[in-house]
Formats: sequence, C-alpha cells, structure tokens
Amino acid sequence: MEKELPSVLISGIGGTSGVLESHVEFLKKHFNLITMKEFQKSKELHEKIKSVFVFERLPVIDQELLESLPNLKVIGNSGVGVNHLNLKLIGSFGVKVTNTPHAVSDSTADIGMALMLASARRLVEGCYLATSPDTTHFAVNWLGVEVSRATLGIIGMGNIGYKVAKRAKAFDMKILYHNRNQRKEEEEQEVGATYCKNIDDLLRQSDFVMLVVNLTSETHNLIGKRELELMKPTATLINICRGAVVDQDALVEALQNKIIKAVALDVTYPEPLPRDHLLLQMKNVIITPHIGTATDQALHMMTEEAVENILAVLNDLPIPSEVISK
Ligand SMILES: O=CC(=O)O
Repeated sequence: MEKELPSVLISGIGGTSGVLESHVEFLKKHFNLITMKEFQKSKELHEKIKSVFVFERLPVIDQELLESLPNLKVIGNSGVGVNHLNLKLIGSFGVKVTNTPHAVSDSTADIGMALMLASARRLVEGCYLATSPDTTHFAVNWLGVEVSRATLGIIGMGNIGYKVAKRAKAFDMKILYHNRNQRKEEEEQEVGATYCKNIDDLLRQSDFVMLVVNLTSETHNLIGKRELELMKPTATLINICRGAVVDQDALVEALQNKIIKAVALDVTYPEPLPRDHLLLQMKNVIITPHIGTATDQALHMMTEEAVENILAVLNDLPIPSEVISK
C-alpha cells in the first residue's frame, strides 16, 4: 500500500495566493497540499494537517488558525525573515518554526550590491536622462562615486552579510562589520573584514553602510537620528533586510538636512510606501519593492529548503534551519 503523504496547509496556488504554480509539482511529491479554501470548507481536514507552508507571509498564522490545527507540528517559512510570525504564540502550541537562510543569501546579497552600485553611480538618474528629450545633459555635471576602495560597513554578518562581504572584496572595498551576538572570525579572515564591536565606530568610518540584520525587538529602529548623525555626510545607507530597522522619519530628516548623502532601500514600511511619501520624491533615494529574493533560482531553492525542514521535523530528523525564539 502506498504511504499517505503528510498534509500541509498552503494559502492557495498561483496568483497572489503565495505558492507559485511552478512549485506545485515539487511540493506535491512530498505533501498532500491543502489550500486555505479547502481547509475552510472541511473540518475533517483540520486534524490531518501536520504543517503549514508559509510563503510571503501567507497564510496568516494566528491564534484561531493554531487552535484549529490539533496535529500541527511545524510552520515551514519559505524565506529567512520571520518577523511576520508570532514565535511566542506558535511556540506555546508546541509547534516548531523553520526558515530558509541559505536559499536567499546570494540573491539578496546581489540586490545589496546592485543598490550600492546604482546609488554610487546614480544609475536611476542616468536612466531618466538617457530617455529624456533633453539632449543637453553631460555626465560630467552629475558625477557619481566609485565603490572600489571605499569603506563598506556591514551591519549583520549572517549568511547574507557574508555573501555581501565576498562580493565587496572583489570590488577591493575595505570591509568593516558589526554583529550584535557573535564575532565571525573565520568569515573575517576569508574576506579580510574588520570587526567593529561598537556599531558607532562602523557608522563613523563607512562610506556605505549596509543593513543585513533580522528584524527583532532589539533591531527595531536600530538606525535612528543619533546613528544617522554619526555617519559621514558623504555616506550612503543601504537597507536590504526590513524597513523597520530604520527610523524612516529620522531618515527623511537626515536626507533633507544633508546629514547623509543618499539612501538605497529594498525594504520600507509600509510596503509599498504611499505615493506621496517624501522618500519617493528625493533624487538621492533609490527604492526597490522588496525584491531581494525575487529570482527564479532563489524561489526554487527556498521551496526546496522549506520542504527539507518540514520533512525533517515530521520525520524526527535533525532540523536544518529551526528558528529558535529568544
Ligand atoms: O525578505 C525575504 C526573506 O525574508 O527571505
């Protein structure tokens, strides 16, 4: 007799539901997929569900859902950030949470480099100029700066931070990093990075500051007015982690008062920003719509990593990436 596949709840398939059509075949090899629609129609399915596959914050995991899943073992988040999950609440139901820190690292590091280079070389302004009817512009009137030999300060030397550092090394950048919990000596040696125990030292010295931390209560508003004022007036801030790591009002003020030179953000709060937001009106701001993992390859690997995690929990095997609530 064929073994029954474990039932996994997903928000839906295709469109804005969260799970890509192209991943369904792979998911179905391992799981009996149950969509939210099916789940809501049949109470019998509730007992069967062993896991929820969360993709781009869906489905929403709240008390009501957790109470309706008596045999739930694991929330498999496809993505590294878990700030949309209430870890304490989930933990109180004895349910594990996993994420995909490896699958996202290259694509997110690429976006960090892309934003840094685009800001330094004023790429977006250049695109507008190239397509504008005004042909009198000369590049010499709007010079950028080079990232080669400049100092990059990486805040958060996890998987993504390290991948950024590797890329920056190839650009001959001087690399500083700050990590709140742990010095990363092996990574340091590999890329020739210098550890700054004190974040202020990194902020004072860097030409580019890149934020690559998890959003937690400790990193919420990590970069505020005081920190921005420590940065060089010629410095650029790049954020590829979560918008709320930066105090956005302080950021607007710092740009208006020329406290820092420029900013490049893949993340904001809210997402997207309201059309009339001041950040959208400044020339020295580049904003992309949270596309750190928006590549075919990354999404595919995220799904694979999430599946591996879920199967490990369900089969009582060592879990590759469990999120431990602190
Ligand atoms: O934002 C992307 C992720 O959390 O993986």
